[in-house]
Amino acid sequence: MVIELFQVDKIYNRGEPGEVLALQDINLKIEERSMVCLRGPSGSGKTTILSVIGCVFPPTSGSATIMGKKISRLPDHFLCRYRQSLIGFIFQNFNLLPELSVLENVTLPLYPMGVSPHERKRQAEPLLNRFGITHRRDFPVASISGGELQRVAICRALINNPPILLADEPTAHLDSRLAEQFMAMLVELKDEGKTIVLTSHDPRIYNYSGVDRVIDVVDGRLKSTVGEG
Ligand SMILES: Nc1ncnc2c1ncn2[C@@H]1O[C@H](COP(=O)(O)OP(=O)(O)OP(=O)(O)O)[C@@H](O)[C@H]1O
Repeated sequence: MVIELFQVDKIYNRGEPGEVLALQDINLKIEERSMVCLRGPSGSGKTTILSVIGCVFPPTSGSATIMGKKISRLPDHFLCRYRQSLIGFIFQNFNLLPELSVLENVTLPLYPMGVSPHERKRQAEPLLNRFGITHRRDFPVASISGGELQRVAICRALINNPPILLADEPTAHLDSRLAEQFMAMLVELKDEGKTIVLTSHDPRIYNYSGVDRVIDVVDGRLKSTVGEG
């Protein structure tokens, strides 16, 4: 298994006035080369599950094992290291920095790792080529089209060549053509060996043919699994 959560709970602001029990007893196993969609209403805990899988923070209790590495009890700097090598993130609305160029956006995850400008460019070039945005490399992201934006977001998630891609409500503001293109690119990446976890309450996503499992998240718990394999 690439991802294994066992009896995971997450409490935000523990012991403080704003305490929130966001996840309760999450048990989840995700196989390599699969695409899984977490589906549920706003506030149900989907992003929190992605954050635990994505080594953003450890669970409050329970265990999380990602690519065979138990990340649930790690100090922050180890968690960060695993996040950098194992995870590519595609954020809601893509979260790109509009004033920065396509190249700068794609290579952002390499900055904290101290990678030189030359090396950043070298790593980005094959991705920009593959996704057909080389001609936009030095353009500010604010000036490119919606289709190009999503390809920049995918390139940024791939820049560290991570085995796992996480996408939080990726198609929330995309028209149907772009949503379809986005999913087709993810399926291609799955077929190349990536494991992909998405959150969405968009039927265009959870009904998409390349999605292997849909898991319902309700009030911080996993409800049911469709097509569990
Ligand atoms: N940093 C935080 N501090 C305190 N509470 C939080 C924090 N992040 C999320 N929560 C709470 O945890 C619960 C789960 O939130 P989460 O963002 O995981 O849900 P979600 O299903 O992803 O929702 P959405 O679809 O709106 O993003 C909610 O009650 C939310 O208000």
